[in-house]
Amino acid sequence: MSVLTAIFRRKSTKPAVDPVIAEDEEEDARYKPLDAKLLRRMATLLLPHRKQYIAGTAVGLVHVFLELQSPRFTQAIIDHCSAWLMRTPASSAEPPEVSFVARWSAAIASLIGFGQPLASVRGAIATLVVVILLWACVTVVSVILQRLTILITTGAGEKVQFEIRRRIFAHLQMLSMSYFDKTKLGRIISRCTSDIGSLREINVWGIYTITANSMMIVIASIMLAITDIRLFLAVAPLGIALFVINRLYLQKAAGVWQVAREGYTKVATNMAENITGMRVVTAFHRQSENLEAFNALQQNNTDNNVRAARMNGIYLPLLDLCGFLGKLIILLYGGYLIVAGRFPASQGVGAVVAAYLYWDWFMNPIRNFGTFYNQLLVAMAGAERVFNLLDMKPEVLDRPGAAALPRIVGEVRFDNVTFGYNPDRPVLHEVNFEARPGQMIALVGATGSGKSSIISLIARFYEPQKGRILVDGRDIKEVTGESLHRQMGLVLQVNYLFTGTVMENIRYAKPGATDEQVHEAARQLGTYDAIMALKDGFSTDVGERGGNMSLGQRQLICFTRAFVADPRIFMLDEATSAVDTATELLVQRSLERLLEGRTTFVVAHRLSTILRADQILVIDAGKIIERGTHQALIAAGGKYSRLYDQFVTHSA
Ligand SMILES: Nc1ncnc2c1ncn2[C@@H]1O[C@H](COP(=O)(O)OP(=O)(O)OP(=O)(O)O)[C@@H](O)[C@H]1O
Repeated sequence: MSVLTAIFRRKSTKPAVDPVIAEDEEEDARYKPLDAKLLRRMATLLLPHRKQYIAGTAVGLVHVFLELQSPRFTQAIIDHCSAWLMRTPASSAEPPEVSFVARWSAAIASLIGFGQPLASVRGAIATLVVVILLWACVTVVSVILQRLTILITTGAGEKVQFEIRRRIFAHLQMLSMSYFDKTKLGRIISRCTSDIGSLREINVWGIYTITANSMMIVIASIMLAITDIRLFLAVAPLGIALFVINRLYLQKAAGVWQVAREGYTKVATNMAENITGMRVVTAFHRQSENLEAFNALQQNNTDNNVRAARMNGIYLPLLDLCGFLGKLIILLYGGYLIVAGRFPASQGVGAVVAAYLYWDWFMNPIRNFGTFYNQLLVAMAGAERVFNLLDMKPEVLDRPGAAALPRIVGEVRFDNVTFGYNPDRPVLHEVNFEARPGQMIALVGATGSGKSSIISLIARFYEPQKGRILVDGRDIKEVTGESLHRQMGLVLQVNYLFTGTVMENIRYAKPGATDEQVHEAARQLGTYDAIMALKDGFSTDVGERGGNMSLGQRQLICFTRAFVADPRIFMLDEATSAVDTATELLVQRSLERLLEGRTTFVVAHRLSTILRADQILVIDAGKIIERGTHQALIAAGGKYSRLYDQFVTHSA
């Protein structure tokens, strides 16, 4: 598990994880065997764009067909040259015995006035020029069609990719916090990036690759048979052997490549973790141990890659050997047929060369299918994970018929609430309390006692297993999440700012707010001068995750953001980290203004906050063990007064 992931998942209450030797317990499978159900579901994503796919594939097939004509033109040129070399005075008047294209080219040349092809140099060259012009025309059309295919299929595929990404993003926003607690950040990111990316090749080129390559194999075989059936029959057994080899290899290779890829993922993850956690690495002087751990992973990765390469090292040469054998058979047998006079006079050489070229056309798709099969298995694994994520039901969801919560006064009541992140292990037990509108409730207790969990329940990030949480007398389960959240504000210990300017971050809470309204809010809160003192005032870039801002500045921005939203209920997890005295004073003053007139829950770390609270709830192991004002609790002489004594002694 990465350091970053650990921080994002929870705060300090979680057991520490060694950032260096983090072994991934459950690797994502890189390959998955073909699965008809998954393929059907993938196909449903393509369905809305079927017209585009059909058009792209049809145009692509015409392109392949035209491309496959090039051996015909080569044959025509050779036939014509052979006929010229073998011409006799008698034959020069006769139409030569050559292939179809050569014969037609000669006819065209003579029709437009260049005379018989074998009667003069002029006629012979004109025939050659006609062949080449025809070939050029076919090639130009073929190239145009190829470009069209790319444009059409890429357009359709990108729309599908867009839709998958949109669905995943929208779905992630709906999922409950429990999903984000349980799932590693890296894993979620990989759903949105590499898993969706692995579908791209299939979504864009899948249909075309299958149809075009199948067509190439079929047309190349037919053309080879038409060119010369004897040569075709001579190489046919080799073609069948090739299919068998290909299938056996692909099945075996999938497993080997899966292991190799997993090894690479571990290397990449380890490197990313170490870079992310560089401060921790340096602080604990773990450089040499990290390098050792990294090298061990690398060695494993290298071994896996060598194993996979060894396998490829058999397959690819074997494929080349088969290709070479096929050519050899065509040249040897074709040569024999020419020498033995089994071809019409001037036709032999052209036919053998055309057969040779068609054999090449037959071999290429076999290679292409190999690569495609590999991509398909990767895509299957990616698709399964993407669909699993899309099928995941949010645990906290608006009930059917949930009503919008009208503007509230801010009364909050916990009625016998029991809650556990894991239902079998409650972290809050039968919690009861009431906060009247405008009151400030301070939650105090040891680390891990359950303070933040109470805040999370009020925010409806989770739902309790037992009991009810009422806002203005209404069970929050029965109202829409949106209407509830609009009336709540939350500022956490580690405040999150999005990449962008200070203004954009403040406006995040209320997108419609004008610059003037934001400035006015900052003035009322007392944060205006501090923000204007930044490099570019409200236009200052906060950096990635607010990285350009100090802790105190981030807090002030977050307070302003919450103030602009004007929530009725406000929740604050006070930062424990020290800021300088001037900033601390500013933070205190702005906080006081922010809390005015709102029901507030504070996970309190500052004595000044606790002293101001209308009610202090002392939490211990998920239960409220004491409650009351500061004076009352001190007078009672219980746990709170002991905590307070410790605090005073510690601060003295
Ligand atoms: N997302 C989570 N998944 C599982 N357990 C959690 C999660 N968050 C907190 N816990 C557990 O619930 C218990 C209460 O945690 P909580 O964060 O509410 O305590 P806290 O009083 O706010 O602690 P702190 O003052 O350190 O923030 C702890 O035992 C903690 O380990």
